[in-house]
Amino acid sequence: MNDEKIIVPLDVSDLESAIALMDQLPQVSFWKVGLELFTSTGPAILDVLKSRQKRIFLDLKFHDIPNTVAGACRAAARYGVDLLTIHATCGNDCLKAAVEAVQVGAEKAGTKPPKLIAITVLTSISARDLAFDLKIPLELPEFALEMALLAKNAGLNGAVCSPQEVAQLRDSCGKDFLLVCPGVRPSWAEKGDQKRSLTPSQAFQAGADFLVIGRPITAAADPVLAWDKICEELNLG
Ligand SMILES: O=C(O)c1cc(=O)[nH]c(=O)n1[C@@H]1O[C@H](COP(=O)(O)O)[C@@H](O)[C@H]1O
Repeated sequence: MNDEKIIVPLDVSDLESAIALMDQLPQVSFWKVGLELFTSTGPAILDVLKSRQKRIFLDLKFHDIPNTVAGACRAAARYGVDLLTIHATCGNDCLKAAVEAVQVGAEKAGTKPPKLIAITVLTSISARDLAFDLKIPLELPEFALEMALLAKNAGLNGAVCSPQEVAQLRDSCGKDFLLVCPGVRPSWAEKGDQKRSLTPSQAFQAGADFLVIGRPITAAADPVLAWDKICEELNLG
């Protein structure tokens, strides 16, 4: 295992702040661009990351009807990013359309298709939220597993899940299904809005391929120290 398994989100509002964060943490090789930054900068941020030979997780969490999602996936696949997200709750037809669309979009652009991964249940949702607010009549781990299996059967490459469900998803989805875990918190970090977290070492031990760790690093008084501390706790080099 190495530190390329830790993805850091560029959860900032503009290009300048994103570049400042990248400059501050040159050791990070895998960055995530999410809704806030992509809405602000468009693909310009992807060009900056590519010029620095960074890996890119484009986390746009598509969720719409199949025709619309397929169009968005075709467009996003042109960027030559490594990972792209869609919500599993888009449904089977939409997931299948997305799988086809990333192939078509990438082929047209002459680039490698991104690995398409499905959000199962957001890590900010508690079991109580799922049952009482979203009215889902399944236990949360069971629903997360159903969403991962739906994505796998539709041909997606993997899923995003909380570290609390990753062991179960790994058992059921097999070793080749990519499992990316946000909602990761070292014992010394604030949980914030994350409701189903585990520590980085617990998440890897449970079977995660990649961890997404943001504020424990990016909002730390000394982000480099926080990054080093996490790598040290994981024995990464
Ligand atoms: O798709 C994601 O990356 C994601 C899915 C999810 O269920 N929960 C979740 O927190 N994320 C993202 O992971 C990152 C977590 O950031 P921190 O909570 O600051 O570590 C954010 O950029 C979220 O958008």
